[in-house]
Amino acid sequence: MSARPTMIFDFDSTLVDFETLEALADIALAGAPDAEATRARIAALTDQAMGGEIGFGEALRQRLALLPLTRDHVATLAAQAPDRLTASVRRNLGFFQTGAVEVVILSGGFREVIAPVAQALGVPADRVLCNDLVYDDDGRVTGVDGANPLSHAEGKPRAIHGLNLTGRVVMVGDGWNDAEVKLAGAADAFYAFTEVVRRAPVVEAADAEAASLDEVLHAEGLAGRWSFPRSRMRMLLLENIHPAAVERLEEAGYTVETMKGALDEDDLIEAVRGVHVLGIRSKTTVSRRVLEQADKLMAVAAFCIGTNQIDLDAAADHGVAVFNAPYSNTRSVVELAIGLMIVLMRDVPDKSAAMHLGKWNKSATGSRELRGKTLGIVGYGAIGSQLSVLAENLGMRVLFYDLSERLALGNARRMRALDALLAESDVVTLHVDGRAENKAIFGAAQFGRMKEGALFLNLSRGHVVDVGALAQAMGSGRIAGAAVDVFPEEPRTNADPFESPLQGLRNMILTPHIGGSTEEAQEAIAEFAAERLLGYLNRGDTTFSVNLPNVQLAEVSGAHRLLHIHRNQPGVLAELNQALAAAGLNILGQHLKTSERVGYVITDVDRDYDREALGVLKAVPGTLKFRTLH
Ligand SMILES: NC(=O)c1ccc[n+]([C@@H]2O[C@H](COP(=O)([O-])OP(=O)(O)OC[C@H]3O[C@@H](n4cnc5c(N)ncnc54)[C@H](O)[C@@H]3O)[C@@H](O)[C@H]2O)c1
Ligand SMILES: O=C(O)CC[C@@H](O)C(=O)O
Repeated sequence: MSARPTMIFDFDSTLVDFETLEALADIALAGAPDAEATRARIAALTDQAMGGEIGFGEALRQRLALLPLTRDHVATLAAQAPDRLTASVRRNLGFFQTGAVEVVILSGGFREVIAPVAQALGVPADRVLCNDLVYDDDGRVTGVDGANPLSHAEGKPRAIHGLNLTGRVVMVGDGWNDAEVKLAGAADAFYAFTEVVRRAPVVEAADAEAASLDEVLHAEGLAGRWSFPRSRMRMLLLENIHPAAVERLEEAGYTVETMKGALDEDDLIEAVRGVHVLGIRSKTTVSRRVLEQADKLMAVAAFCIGTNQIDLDAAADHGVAVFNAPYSNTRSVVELAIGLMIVLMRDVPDKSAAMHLGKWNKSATGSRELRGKTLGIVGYGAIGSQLSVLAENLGMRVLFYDLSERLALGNARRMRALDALLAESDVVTLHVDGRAENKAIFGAAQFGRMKEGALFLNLSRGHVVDVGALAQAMGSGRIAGAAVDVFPEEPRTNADPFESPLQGLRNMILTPHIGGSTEEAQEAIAEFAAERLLGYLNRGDTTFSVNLPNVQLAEVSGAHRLLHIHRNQPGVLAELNQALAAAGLNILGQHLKTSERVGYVITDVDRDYDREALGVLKAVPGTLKFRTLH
């Protein structure tokens, strides 16, 4: 057996993302009244043939008979074909073009369509085995050359036998006629290629399923685009994350599963087993217990701002990077806060409720403008400070209180004490982060210090407010109106019930944690968080990670990148470099960044080294995670 196998690839739905006869039908039948029905009949015949229900030769003849095909139609598809390479083939052009491995294209399709693709991939013409169309004098297709074994049942194994190949022969394809190659003994291994279409009988007959070419190359020990096939990296996105994220991550080659709701701890532990990346929003608690049992987890993305639901220290202790989208829904929260203030000031919730009960109460009593009122913002971060600007533009006077030093925007006035802010504000709005120390920072005492008849808003985190105390303050009339978007206990899914002491109170607006739930924000979050994940997985870049040292890195090129996350303890870098030197690795570049808990070392090395040596690096004491990229 030679060291490198001969790789035989099917064409339709393997090297390219289309089925030739269906694509030709689209071209030839464009505008025809029966186009849809004919196309469906052709697709059904393709499926029957590829699933092994009818012979390939028979299906080919029946499909050709359904189509008024001409030379021009075939030429049109031939011109499009090189642009229709399957995504993983496009990624691995180098594999084909270097010519290091013998490649054969074996297809029941047509030479005119396959030839330009073979040329683009650098596969010689004598290594393209396929059918030849026969035309009449007017350029109409009349059939295929019947002398060619590929126009008949079991044509593929016969065509391969004709090549007299020696050494290991590997067949890659999506159809039953590809599986037949191995079953007939013409190949040593068969990979069912499922990137474009997955046919269960073909997968069952295969030695292995390959969701991308990367997987085939990895399994065969051949140099592919990536150190590890991305399609084998599982991503689990919970809580109805916007489809733009799924699209972006799948387009980059990863396998993505989604779920609508959140999971409780035990279910999450179960679900996260074997998962490399977890995506959540605010309702999934990622505890130390979850992280301890997440055997493959590399990264968690919070597709929102808050990360209080994740045990960030535990994640760092396991070398798991955590990302969020700190600014993508800021504006949405600010706009909702402004809207809520206006409707509360105008007594709209009660007036609207009365109208639903048939009561017409046209009155200005208790209805006020925002203009000239004082807004007290508690927590002057991204949301608080943007709200400050918009509120001033509406003519409000802005005070703020923050634990940290913050730049006062416009004419906003910083208050050194929360109580002073409470005493002066007509509206108090909370925008603090969800750190554990903020639990119940707003209770009876704080409501008692607010102005009589003031309004109160919480769009930050539910645990920050003692809702019982708020209900009492509303009941006593001290607080004239309130809007609450976040709650200490929130339902995991839309199907679960909601209960709160705030229900049924007058001039109380309750919203189901939708401050950041706008289409614009969700799409922006999806794109931002997906990019952070891809930067980390593909380059090792930790920019914007909320628990690992931030290192911004370019794409690795001409080198292999070794990524090592370790406990921040003395001597790890020295040991790592000793191990690298002992293994004879030539270092091209190295970065180290540490935080209180962990260190992150990125080492780019010459590609030429003994892969076995990498095992030593994993054994360096203090190692939390180690991986390579190329
Ligand atoms: N309702 C929603 O849908 C929604 C959407 C987005 C964000 N949020 C929440 O809104 C809050 C604010 O988000 P952000 O992006 O502005 O966060 P941020 O981190 O930019 O700002 C938070 C600010 O609060 C300050 N702070 C923390 N604790 C404080 C305290 N006890 N007293 C005074 N100041 C304190 C911090 O110093 C910081 O300046 C977060 O809790 C976030 O999770 C809710
Ligand atoms: O969309 C969510 O679940 C959370 C929104 C918000 O609270 C955030 O932290 O960004």
